[in-house]
Amino acid sequence: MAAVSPLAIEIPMASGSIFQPEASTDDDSQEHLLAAGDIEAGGDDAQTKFRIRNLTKKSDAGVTILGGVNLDIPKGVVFGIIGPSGSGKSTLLRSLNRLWEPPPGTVFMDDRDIRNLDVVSLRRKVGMLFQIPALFEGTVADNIRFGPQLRGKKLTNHEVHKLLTLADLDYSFHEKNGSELSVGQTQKVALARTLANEPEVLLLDEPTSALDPISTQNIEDAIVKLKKNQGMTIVMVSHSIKQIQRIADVVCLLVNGEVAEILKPDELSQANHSMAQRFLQLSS
Ligand SMILES: Nc1ncnc2c1ncn2[C@@H]1O[C@H](COP(=O)(O)OP(=O)(O)OP(=O)(O)O)[C@@H](O)[C@H]1O
Repeated sequence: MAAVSPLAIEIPMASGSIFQPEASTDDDSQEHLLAAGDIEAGGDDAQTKFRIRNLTKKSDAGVTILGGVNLDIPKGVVFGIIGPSGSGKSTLLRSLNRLWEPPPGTVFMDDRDIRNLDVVSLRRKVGMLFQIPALFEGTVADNIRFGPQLRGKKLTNHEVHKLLTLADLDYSFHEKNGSELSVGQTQKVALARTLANEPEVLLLDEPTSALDPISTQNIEDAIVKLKKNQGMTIVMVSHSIKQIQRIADVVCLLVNGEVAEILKPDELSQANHSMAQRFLQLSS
């Protein structure tokens, strides 16, 4: 079981939720959970969006990649995940939309085991933006329209325009081809394309690593707006402690596949775990 922070406060269940919790909620795991009430959520009530219980992964060679992660991710917050290279951040992120299949009974969204959900609709609800994005063939507008089209919805030019603006791109980009774009512009188109599916959750794996400082700030602003205006839950892996401090509401520090600390961004310097302290000192 993961080492965890003493900063544990239980997150209240969604009021009026029609779902009964399927996860085991042993006292041991509950004690590590951060107070939802302490977090500035975009929605009305702080509720748990993801409940992760004893999430474990070993490599084929038997090396532990995730060592029994227990975590509650509140709804409507920016949840940052930081930690040294190879600590399992991306693996944890990818478990949330089954890009890596977590074992049954380990990852729950809105109190439902995600292994019991239709994977296509799960991935529509839980959109993901990769560090190195890839666009489909066709124009930027084609890319943005792709997801909704699969569900029989044709986005209007106005809707495409709005999505481009949200992703910090001028409307003139809609006619461009993917091959004409820089990596940073491609990343923004990928964000617009993900948002076109109207996800409830956005998974971001180092989303601004290819962007210049101004674009980074614009994307960070967009992320905060998505949380505030739409109550979106955003789970973001970042190597930038400063970025986490700018936009995250709560930070999970992952070390060697285990949750070392769960802290508010302004409390990062108070991390107890020795490896976490060293990582933070060297990163700042
Ligand atoms: N399918 C796999 N088979 C074997 N090893 C794997 C597999 N997936 C991940 N790993 C290993 O698990 C560890 C965690 O990988 P992961 O990409 O989740 O870490 P990370 O914290 O995101 O790293 P980084 O910050 O460098 O991106 C790494 O040592 C990686 O090599």
